[in-house]
Amino acid sequence: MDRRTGVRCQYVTTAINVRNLRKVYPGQPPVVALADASIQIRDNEFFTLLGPSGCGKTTLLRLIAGFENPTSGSLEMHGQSLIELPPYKRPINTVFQSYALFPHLTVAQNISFGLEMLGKPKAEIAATVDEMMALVKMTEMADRQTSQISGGQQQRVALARALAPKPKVLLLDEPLSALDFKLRKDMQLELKRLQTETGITFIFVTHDQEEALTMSDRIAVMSAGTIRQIGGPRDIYDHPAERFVADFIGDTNFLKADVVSVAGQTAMVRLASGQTIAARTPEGADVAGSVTLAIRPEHAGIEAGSGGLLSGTLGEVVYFGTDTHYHVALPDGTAFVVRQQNRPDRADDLATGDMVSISFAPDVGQVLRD
Ligand SMILES: Nc1ncnc2c1ncn2[C@@H]1O[C@H](COP(=O)(O)OP(=O)(O)OP(=O)(O)O)[C@@H](O)[C@H]1O
Repeated sequence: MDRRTGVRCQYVTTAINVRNLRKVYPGQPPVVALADASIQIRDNEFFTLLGPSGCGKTTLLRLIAGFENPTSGSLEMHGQSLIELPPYKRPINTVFQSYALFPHLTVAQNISFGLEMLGKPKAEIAATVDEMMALVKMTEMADRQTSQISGGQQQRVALARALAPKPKVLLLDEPLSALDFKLRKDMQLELKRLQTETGITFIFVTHDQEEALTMSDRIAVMSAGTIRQIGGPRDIYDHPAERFVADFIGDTNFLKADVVSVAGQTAMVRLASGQTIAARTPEGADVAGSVTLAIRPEHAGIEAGSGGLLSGTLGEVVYFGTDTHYHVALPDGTAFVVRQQNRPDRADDLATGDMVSISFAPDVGQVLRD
């Protein structure tokens, strides 16, 4: 963003450039933890690596930090290769899940420790420690031992310690997973604030899709050592390119459809009901013949009768407080869920066994890549 004009800058610089990065751990058989992954992470970006356990998120983070050497591929920071640089020479710092604080040292001593190791002058260390404690709102606890503060406060100290040397990139490996739900929500906002205030590039690892959607500028969805899709939270959620992404992030209905025609990124597809609708296609994908369409449950509407795009028989109706989930069986046996937000003015007059009609806006369907 141009601070003067408020206009989003068109030309962004790449902070970390990962190209065809591969990591194979030796063993019988060897484990391909990362299979030729390519990502460009921009300056000042909150970038999240999201995926299920074992998909290679931590491996990619450890390669960027320098704790592991790649089997092949390149890894650059601002155009300079990082691969020959030992971890301590990279302008990169890491916040671990375990925090790794020194329990017998105070909050201030934990933050100053790394700066002392770097041989910074005393006055500069004191000023930075004060600045960091203010940034994470821990000034009043400066003299407490870290064994005597709460989990959330320890997390703040770990962040302050990692930010103190002013790295260009901060790596965060599931840093909120040890916190309870409420604290986790607070810290999500806090992390986002810290990233915005410091302007440091954050590379954040999580398997929690909601956490990724709420905090990130962009997300890379990973599976089995590969990057499946990269995009902004809305892009990934509204336009998943393939079944794995649609399934892993949020709830999705999958419908079989036949492609009638394609123009640019829009396809006309015929549903099993015989109705033809427009749907988005994934970038760069050739779509033809029989395809799978993803439609989010909250993007569909439901009413009694049989005049909509789809009709079927209403099965379970599940009340969730904020919304209600309607499970519909379509004539070909496909299950379709509609999620409606509950409102005092919306009558709850549908019952199990009713014939119902499902409708959705013409452009909410997303054709998935094979
Ligand atoms: N040192 C190692 N030696 C052998 N295999 C390893 C090693 N470290 C990781 N792996 C394997 O590499 C794959 C990727 O692991 P990685 O820790 O990167 O996944 P992850 O996505 O971070 O998982 P999690 O969310 O559970 O931390 C897994 O199959 C894992 O078992």
